[in-house]
Amino acid sequence: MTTYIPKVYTFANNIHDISNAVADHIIKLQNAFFFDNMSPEDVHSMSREDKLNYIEENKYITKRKNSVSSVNSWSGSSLQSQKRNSISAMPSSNVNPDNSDTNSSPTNSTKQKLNKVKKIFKVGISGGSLLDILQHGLLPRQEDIIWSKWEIFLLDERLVPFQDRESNYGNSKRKIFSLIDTEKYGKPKVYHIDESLIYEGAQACAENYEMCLINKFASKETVKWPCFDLILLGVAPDGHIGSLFPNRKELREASKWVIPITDSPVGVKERVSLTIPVICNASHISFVVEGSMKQPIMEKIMEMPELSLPSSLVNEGALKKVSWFVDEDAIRGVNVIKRAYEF
Ligand SMILES: O=C1O[C@H](COP(=O)(O)O)[C@@H](O)[C@H](O)[C@H]1O
Repeated sequence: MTTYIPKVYTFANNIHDISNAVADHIIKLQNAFFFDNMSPEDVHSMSREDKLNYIEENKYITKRKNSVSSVNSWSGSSLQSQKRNSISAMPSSNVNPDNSDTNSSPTNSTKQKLNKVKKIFKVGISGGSLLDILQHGLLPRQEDIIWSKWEIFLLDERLVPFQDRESNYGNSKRKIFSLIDTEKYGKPKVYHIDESLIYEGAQACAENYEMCLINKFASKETVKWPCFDLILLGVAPDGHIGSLFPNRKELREASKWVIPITDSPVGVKERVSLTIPVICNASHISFVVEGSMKQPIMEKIMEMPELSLPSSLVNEGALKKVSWFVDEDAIRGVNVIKRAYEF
């Protein structure tokens, strides 16, 4: 059994119920992020314009300069500190100025410099069936979504042109981002691998995408791991998440944020993926799993954590930060406490 009783929300076998709940969950987290000292009822009663004004007036988080992110439930190795050093050594020209402004006035007590960092809701998404859930759930709820304050990062990618049906970014664009009414609801920034690098191989794509993440997350501080506000994940029938496959050395990666995969056991061979410690360091991690094909793997994840499947490593490594949204077919006969989702 898992060491912690996971939060497992279960749904009837139809895409609408689970999609609506996933969308509601995401919007609640968005609201808690931007309107942290307001009640959900107060947020609900605000017009879209009032919400945008409020966010504009409260658009900075103040962080201590050169502080190391302390939120990390992943027990890493000394390689992590080597990584930190390499990031902190980056020239400031590599820092995206769009996402951070410096306030160099010291506090009276500490004389430490403070950074003013723009409040942006940072979300990681995988590809696959999750994209259909997000399409069904999020597009009808756009009145409640402040897209212009979101940054969305593809969690993994297959090295194919974006127009290919195997491309996670291509599919996310076709199914979600190209369908947003941007005039009315604004536009999220979506980050993905650089398509022009795919013929140079997975290593080049991974290094380039990692730099993109460092620029967006490390800002002018030194951070051990990026801290996503939310990561949304599907789980494949073999238990892989993102492009992290069971029983592979990539699961032990304890330094890099993004890794290349050159010999994927299924589908497109060359891929890139965010790593397990990056996923575990997110503030919230939500898995979305549907269909009877996924029932055997759900049984293994919930009842046999010792198999150390990629999904189990996150479920066990991030504990209270994890939620599961699962339909009846996928969870049938699995020994878990099932919860009803409250809207
Ligand atoms: O290969 C991949 O598969 C997983 C799971 O996909 P699903 O369709 O079974 O939910 C997906 O999350 C990942 O992004 C993708 O590259």
